[in-house]
Amino acid sequence: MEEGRQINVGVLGATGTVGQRFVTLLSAHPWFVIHKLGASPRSAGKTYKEAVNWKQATAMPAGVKGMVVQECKPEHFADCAIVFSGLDADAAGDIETAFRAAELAVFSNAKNYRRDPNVPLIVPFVNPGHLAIIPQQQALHSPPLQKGFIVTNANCSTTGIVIPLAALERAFGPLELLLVTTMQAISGAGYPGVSSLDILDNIVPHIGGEEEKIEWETLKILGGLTETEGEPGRKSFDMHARHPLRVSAACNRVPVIDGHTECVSVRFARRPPPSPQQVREALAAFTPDAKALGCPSAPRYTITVHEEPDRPQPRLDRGYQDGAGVSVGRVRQCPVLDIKFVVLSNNVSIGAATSSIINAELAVLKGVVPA
Ligand SMILES: NC(=O)C1=CN([C@@H]2O[C@H](COP(=O)(O)OP(=O)(O)OC[C@H]3O[C@@H](n4cnc5c(N)ncnc54)[C@H](OP(=O)(O)O)[C@@H]3O)[C@@H](O)[C@H]2O)C=CC1
Ligand SMILES: N[C@@H](CC(=O)OP(=O)(O)O)C(=O)O
Repeated sequence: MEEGRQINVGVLGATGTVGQRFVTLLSAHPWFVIHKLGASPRSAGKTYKEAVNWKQATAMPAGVKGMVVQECKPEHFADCAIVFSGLDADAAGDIETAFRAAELAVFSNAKNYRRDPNVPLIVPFVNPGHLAIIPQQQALHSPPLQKGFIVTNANCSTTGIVIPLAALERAFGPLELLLVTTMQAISGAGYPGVSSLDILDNIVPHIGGEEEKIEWETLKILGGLTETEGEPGRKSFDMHARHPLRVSAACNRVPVIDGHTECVSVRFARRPPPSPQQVREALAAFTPDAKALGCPSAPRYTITVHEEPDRPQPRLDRGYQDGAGVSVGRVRQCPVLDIKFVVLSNNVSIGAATSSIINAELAVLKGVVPA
């Protein structure tokens, strides 16, 4: 990336919970410049300040207040090199397809294309190598695309756990079994989300579709790309080579505003398994490619390991490094599997907007998006 170079970007769903986080982060980004904002026809034509119900703890960036919100149509975003999507899943499918077909690079938070075998599902600290499937996605499009593609990031609870899981696999080899119980923040359901009468003084032991997403996405992310026989002169990949890990997830909505807490137990394939101290050291030492390559939004510490017996806690730890890393604590022996621990991740930051932004930074640094 050339020194001082600026890249025009758009944000779809800019008025939503994730969209506002995008706007906040991108307004201070060293490379990306917010050029266009999009939302539903209800918001289109208004200034951003008029359209948005601003719910961030920091002030609305001055540069976006007067920007006119566009309908999410590719022609309004033609001069953006990258488009970030925080669209509601009901709208994201058709809109993101249209943007890709119009040769735009789309980095999406929505679930719609995560299972598409030609769309990479990327957690930036875990599997940036899956960007290699993009030429195949473009070639399979009719007509073939030169610049347009979709990259998705994962479900927020999945993102929180796959980061420490990847660190453990890198240090100790494959995992065999995973049990995870989540305590998910209200903001995960968008705004206004869960009604106060449902969530105050309460826990809701069901989040529609969430357990299936964690159980499925974890395998695609931790699984490898297999190079297959393709047309001469072009690499082909098979993304069906999913990880053999067996996963069971149990998801709960709890009265916390931001920050998903997850209790994780794992069994390693290799015997004997690592000790809790070896696990702590491996987690703290984990250095992903995004850091080594110099992604500006990668946090200094990818995984912060707490020694205190009562951490991590959402209220205390979700803001550390602007929510760009994950916190792990209570690493201990599991009498049923091998090791258990607690993970806290900020669902709107590394669980959503921050991941998309680092994915786009990786794509720029790897030359997938021209700088
Ligand atoms: N919240 C979280 O922690 C996470 C969310 N996600 C995913 O990110 C996406 C956004 O979530 P979130 O921000 O919580 O949702 P919100 O409901 O807060 O925001 C949805 C956004 O989509 C826009 N929108 C709705 N309908 C249309 C339409 N027909 N055409 C164009 N734009 C439309 C809204 O615009 P308007 O204001 O005009 O209605 C708004 O900007 C979802 O797909 C969600 O599943 C992923 C990970 C974590
Ligand atoms: N379902 C998550 C947030 C979310 O929107 O997830 P997904 O992008 O996988 O639909 C939560 O409620 O906390």
